[in-house]
This record gives sequence, C-alpha cells and structure tokens, in this order.
Amino acid sequence: MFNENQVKLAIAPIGWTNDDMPELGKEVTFEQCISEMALSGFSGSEVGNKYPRDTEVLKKALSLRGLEIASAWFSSFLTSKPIEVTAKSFIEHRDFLHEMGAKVIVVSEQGNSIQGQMETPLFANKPVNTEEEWKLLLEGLSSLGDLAAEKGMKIVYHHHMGTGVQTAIEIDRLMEGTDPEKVSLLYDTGHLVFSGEDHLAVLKKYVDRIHHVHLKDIRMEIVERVHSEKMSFLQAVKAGAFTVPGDGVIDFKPVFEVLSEAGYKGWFVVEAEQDPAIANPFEYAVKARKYIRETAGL
Ligand SMILES: O=C1C[C@@H](O)[C@H](O)[C@@H](O)C1=O
Ligand SMILES: [Co+2]
Repeated sequence: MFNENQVKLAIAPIGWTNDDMPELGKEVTFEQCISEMALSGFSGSEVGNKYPRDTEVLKKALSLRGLEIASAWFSSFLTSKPIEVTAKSFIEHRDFLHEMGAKVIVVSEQGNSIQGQMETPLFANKPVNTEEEWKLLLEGLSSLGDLAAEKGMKIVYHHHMGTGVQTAIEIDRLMEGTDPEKVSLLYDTGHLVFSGEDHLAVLKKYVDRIHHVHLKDIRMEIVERVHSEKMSFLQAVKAGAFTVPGDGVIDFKPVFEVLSEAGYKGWFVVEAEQDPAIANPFEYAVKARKYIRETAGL
C-alpha cells in the first residue's frame, strides 16, 4: 500500500507522560519511554517534557534505540500577543528541531484556547475566532511558514479540540486563507471524530496539503459523556476519550487508502494520550503497532 521508503512510523510520548497534565505518568522515566517505543517497533517519536534539550544527549539516547525525532508541538499566541513574541520562541523551537533532523514543525494556536482548562466544559465553551483573530492567525502563520522555510522546513497546523480551529468549516477557512507553500495541515483523526466532523471528507479535501499525521482513536462512549456531563478537554482525556488505533471506533483502513493513493510521504505518529496508570503505554503501543501492520501493511 505505502512505499516504505517514503513513510515512517512514530509514537508520541504523551501516552507515557502527559505534557498537558504532567502528573499523569510522572513516575515514568525518559529512558523507559523511549526504550518501550523502540521495543514495540516504532522508529520515531515526538518530543515530550522529559526529553533532554541538549541535542547531542538526545541524539545519542535515541540513536541507541534506532529512533528519530519526527517533530514537536509548538504553541503559537498569534491572536493574543505581538507576533515578535511567538516568532522568538518559534525560531528557538525550529532550530532545535532542525538540529534533530525533523522536517516539519507542529503549530497550534493557543491564544484563545480552552484545551488546558481543567474545569471548562469543552463543547459549550469552544472559542470562535473573531474576524480580527482570523486575520492575526492567518498572517502570523504565513510568517511562521517563512521562518520554517529558511531552514527548509514546513509548518503543519494542528486543528484541535477547544481551539478556534477545530471544525471542518474552521479548517476550510484556515486552508483557504493561507498559501499551500507556507502552511500545511496536520491531520489528527482523533480530534476530528471527537468534534463530530467527517474525518474522511477532510482528508480527501486536503490530502495534498497534509504533511504530518497523528493516528488517534476515539472511545465514543466517553465522547457521549463529555457532552452529557459537560466535561473539559482534560477531564475527557483522563476519562479515556482517546486510545490507540484499533482500539476505538475509527476504521483506519480508508484513511490509509486515501493517503497511500495520494502518495503521502512523511510520518505517521500514533498519539493516544490516556492515563498510563489505567492504560499501560507499552501494551497499547504494541497493540497499535500490530493494528497498523494489519491495516496499512507497514
Ligand atoms: O498533538 C497533540 C499534542 C497534545 O499536547 C494535545 O493536547 C493532543 O490532544 C494532541 O493531539
Ligand atoms: Co495530535
């Protein structure tokens, strides 16, 4: 299905230690996390809060286990702070990733996001960008795209629950308002299905602009509780809204088919944050690896 020289498989550390709620998995060491990633058959990782920032130390620890860095999350504040503030931290992040050999930079606007607020009900309080916020966001992302291009890199925008770019309509606006040469899309199956979008329609529409993929599955019974019990994003994660591909309601076969027919090149990153005390991260990594082998032939 895929050309094995063009796609690579990574897993995010968020199942071992959660960056949004560092108390989840605080006892798990960096070495345990990356060793279990390698042992379960992955060749890459994104960057978590326990990863050393010294690039030589990080490279050595990863190469001992046959792992590479696929990318890392960057929070932009284009709608709430002057562009210079975001640009300064973006350049630092870009240079770190460039040194680590990554080609794409995950960007998500957090200026008006509620994703980190433990008590804020997710669906009732989702921010909706004003016209002014859209302008700041679209122009700011173009500038970040230019900065990424200086190093031969791309930004991949992460649509996300609890932010101003969550729904298919909002993704349309983001895509229509930016230059494909400057702004690419990160496709995260879990966030689209959680939001109630047609994830395959979004994929087919933007497949040529998708340069990074997060593979996340959904437990629909938890999403129903998020609605009825007015849970926040973080409460939803703790309750187990997300899981690894093959363990929830999403059929990934058509997702892989659309991407392979379009000649997708880049990383697939299994990203399934759940409480590691409930869902053993190594066991779930092995489960995801087996499912991807069976469904994508990778
Ligand atoms: O890519 C991601 C990074 C996390 O920090 C985030 O909250 C998660 O849901 C996600 O998709
Ligand atoms: Co994601």
